[in-house]
Amino acid sequence: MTDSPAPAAIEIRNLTKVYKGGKRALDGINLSIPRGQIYGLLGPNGAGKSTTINILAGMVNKSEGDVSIWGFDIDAHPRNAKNSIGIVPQEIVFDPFFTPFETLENQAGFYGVPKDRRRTMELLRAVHLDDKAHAYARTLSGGMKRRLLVAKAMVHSPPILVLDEPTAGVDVQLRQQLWAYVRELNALGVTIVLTTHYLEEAEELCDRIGIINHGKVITDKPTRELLAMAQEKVVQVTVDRDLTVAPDAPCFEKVELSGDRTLTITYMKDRANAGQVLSAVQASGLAIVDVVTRDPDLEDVFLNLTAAA
Ligand SMILES: Nc1ncnc2c1ncn2[C@@H]1O[C@H](COP(=O)(O)OP(=O)(O)OP(=O)(O)O)[C@@H](O)[C@H]1O
Repeated sequence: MTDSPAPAAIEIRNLTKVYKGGKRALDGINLSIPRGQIYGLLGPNGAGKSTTINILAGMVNKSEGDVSIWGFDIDAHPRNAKNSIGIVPQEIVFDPFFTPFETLENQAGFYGVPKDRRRTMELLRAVHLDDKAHAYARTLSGGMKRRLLVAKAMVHSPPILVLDEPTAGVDVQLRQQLWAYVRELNALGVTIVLTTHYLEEAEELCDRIGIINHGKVITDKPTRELLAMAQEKVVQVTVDRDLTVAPDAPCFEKVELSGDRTLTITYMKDRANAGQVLSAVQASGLAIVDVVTRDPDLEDVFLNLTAAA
């Protein structure tokens, strides 16, 4: 007997959103976000990321399409769908007169979590706010407020946590702390979806990445595959003598003199390899003293894909 596979954490089919006034923010989005992963949703400003997340959060009504959260259709089973997801919004919104402890207790009440199943102090400890449990929220720093938002999204122990640009404007140290906590949650089995403008962050953290541009999905792939899509490779070659002009060769896409003795050569990896590039340098009569290569990163992929779309 074979079990049917568990449904995706989030399944989005032909999702369309036209705002009042006619702006088509989403134009037929299809995405299947697997359970247990850290999934990155990327895209330039105005691409439609927040609209997608706000539809998942039940804060924006879709115009067309189907969305299921943890197997629950958001139209047919809105309550189960809502209970399966925790959302950390982009904007920091709190009642400034409640303490972090009260903020989490109120939220747990809102979700109907019985008193004996609440994890208020455990959550505050997890986001390093236990010593601020009874301070007014308005006395917390920006970073502390953001951590409180993460705890608030987790009060009902949802299997999916969505973070909308959680590290925008957050300093490097706090970003590291937040990601450490996100990784911990993921290790405990929570599916994480995040939007970010920091490609490095997505590259380091995410198992899979979807890129949206102009309301359409332009790619949705494992991070590894996405990185392999970058075609441009760059090699920096130091030679044995000063140069005034850079040599050229058919396998070079671009060549620049980036120092008296250093050449920065770009080649397309589907048309040439590093060996050919180095042979071409030697064939121009130069001896190679040092070679540094740089792997393409997500920035390259992102720029190539969004430029082509
Ligand atoms: N309430 C609204 N009414 C009309 N248009 C809207 C509304 N909200 C967003 N839009 C428009 O829809 C498009 C998508 O916006 P959205 O906020 O989803 O993009 P985003 O990818 O999240 O961008 P950012 O990275 O800047 O947050 C944009 O053109 C935006 O101006």
